[in-house]
Amino acid sequence: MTSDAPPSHSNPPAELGRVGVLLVNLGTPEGTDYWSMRRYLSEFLSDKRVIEWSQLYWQPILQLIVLSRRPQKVGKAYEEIWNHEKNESFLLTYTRSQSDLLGSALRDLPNVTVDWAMRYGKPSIASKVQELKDTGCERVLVFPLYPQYSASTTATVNDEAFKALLKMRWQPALRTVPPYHDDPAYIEALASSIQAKLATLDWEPEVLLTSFHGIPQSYAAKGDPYPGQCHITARLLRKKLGWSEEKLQLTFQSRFGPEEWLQPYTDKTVEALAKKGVKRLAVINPGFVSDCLETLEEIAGEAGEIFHEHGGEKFVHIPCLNDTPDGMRVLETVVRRELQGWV
Ligand SMILES: C=CC1=C(C)c2cc3[nH]c(cc4nc(cc5[nH]c(cc1n2)c(C)c5CCC(=O)O)C(CCC(=O)O)=C4C)c(C)c3C=C
Ligand SMILES: [Fe+2]
Ligand SMILES: [Fe+2]
Repeated sequence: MTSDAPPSHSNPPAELGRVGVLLVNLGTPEGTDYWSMRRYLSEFLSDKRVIEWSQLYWQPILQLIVLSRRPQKVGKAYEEIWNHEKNESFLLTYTRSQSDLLGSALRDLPNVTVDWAMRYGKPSIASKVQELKDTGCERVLVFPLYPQYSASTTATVNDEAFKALLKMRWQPALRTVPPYHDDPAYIEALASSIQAKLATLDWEPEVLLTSFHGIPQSYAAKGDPYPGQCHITARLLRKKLGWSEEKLQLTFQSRFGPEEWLQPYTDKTVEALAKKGVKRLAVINPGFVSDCLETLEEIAGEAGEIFHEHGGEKFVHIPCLNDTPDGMRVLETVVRRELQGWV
């Protein structure tokens, strides 16, 4: 049954009064071939929250230039980090697992249903909001899986969720999860994942880079709070670990296009540190809830190569919190807090 079904009072969902929790991550291509990559990148890079240029100017460049080559290049990179066992990206594998594990963790709240969606690609936010409504959820908590708020990530997820309501006669109530960049549970989980990883090594890093995805500087200048929230996360983590500013440094990665992005850049910093004589380096990506192309290929792969090419000796990438018990504790803490008054 859908919301377009005739008079709802004579045809109600099986069970009303339920609460939905919808985890939403960035997205994923369906495969690593040219057309799957092109479809995914075209949807992603047509989002006006991501590329803020005039569409009249941007669409011809995107469709005729960017999407003629980038799908092959990025497809090859995805191929290297693809979850071949499940024939899907790890971002998808982890997001589904987080949803399943959160559902189990919230067993004491029997009227809560946990599900997941992607902002780009499938399953879409609209299809999941509709599905939750159809199974009796009168309230839905939308959780954009980004600890730090940016218009290019959090806001576009929220836009899409509210857009899904536009076509519904009987809308569920919608709440969105705010950023949790300074939540003690998040900072503790990051610190303990660092300590656990370092305990497996027979060496100690001289420097730990906290590498966040960047945004163009112009977005920050227009008021995006993202860089400030990244700095708060790094500062709290430094405090929690008792490390100096020299030992725990903040950088920004994943530049795209010709503009200036937030600095310092991760790749340039890795190179400069190696050239300065730093021999042992660790990198963590606190802004990514799950490992993905940007962490596995750009950091674990490329940044490690840059470090070694310029004289570095030991390099380690500390995995994202993913679906680990530490990571799940963070998601559960945030969700229980944001569900208050609803359960
Ligand atoms: C102007 C372009 C981009 C902005 C702004 C941007 C912000 C942003 N992105 C993430 C998280 C992720 N981005 C990922 C991939 C990715 N990002 C961009 C561009 C912008 N991102 C592109 C073009 C791509 C695709 C890869 C490529 O073509 O280089 C991913 C990985 C997705 C995956 O499937 O693995 C994530 C996650 C954040 C957090 C952010 C702003 C704060
Ligand atoms: Fe991105
Ligand atoms: Fe990248």
